[in-house]
Amino acid sequence: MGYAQLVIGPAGSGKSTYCSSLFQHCETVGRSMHVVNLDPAAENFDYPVALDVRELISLDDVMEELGLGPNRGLMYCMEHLEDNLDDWLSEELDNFMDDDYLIFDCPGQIELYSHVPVFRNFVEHLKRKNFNVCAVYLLDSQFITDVTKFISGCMASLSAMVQLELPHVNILSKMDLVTSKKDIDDYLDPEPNVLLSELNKRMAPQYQKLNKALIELWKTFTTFSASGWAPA
Ligand SMILES: Nc1nc2c(ncn2[C@@H]2O[C@H](COP(=O)(O)OP(=O)(O)OP(=O)(O)O)[C@@H](O)[C@H]2O)c(=O)[nH]1
Repeated sequence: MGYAQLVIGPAGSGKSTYCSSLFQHCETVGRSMHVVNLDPAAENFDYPVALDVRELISLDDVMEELGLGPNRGLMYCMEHLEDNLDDWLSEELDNFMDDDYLIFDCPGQIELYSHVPVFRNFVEHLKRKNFNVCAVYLLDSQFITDVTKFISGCMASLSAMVQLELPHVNILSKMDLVTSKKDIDDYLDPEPNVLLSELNKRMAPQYQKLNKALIELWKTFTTFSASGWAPA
């Protein structure tokens, strides 16, 4: 059985940096792992790319040949990947050993993890190829400095969790840039009633019922018990 992390999260949240740091760490401690680029728009890498979706399709080619803009072009590339799971991806995965550890550095368009099926199908494919997969969701810690941003980050992460149905780890990235660690600490293991009262204070009274439902949802999924992280 192989092992895989799907590294996902909004654009610029630090996915590639995380992959690169993890690669360096594994190298230092003498563990083998391989990083796969799944972003057809990626250009520079700080890690050796073991497998690259741009060998199948690149955003530049799609934009040039089909006259699509960057967002539609990216979706086209990912749909193309989805159409090629059984041939291109299968063949490439066969080059890895049975117990290899793969890290998939994914694109940052969050709709890919919320309402289009490409990554769900990708994950199903990995499972059929006997990979044990988990999702690592990165969120920039600078976006978690007040309650409304916290809830919005939780909902984005939760939609990926529901869509992918994988063991799911949330990581707050770029912790070195946070000036007040206390602001973040309040959200690492928050008390639901405190969150609700903060949310009610921030928003107009007509949102109270919605706020309560959101906090209930958060409690049910305990979606954002997160760990902070920054590269060494
Ligand atoms: N200070 C600091 N900068 C970081 C950290 N992680 C990432 N960055 C910077 O944030 C920017 C975006 O980081 P990436 O790793 O490229 O983010 P990404 O999520 O892969 O980006 P996309 O592929 O565009 O979605 C880069 O300039 C990184 O150097 C961190 O922990 N601390």
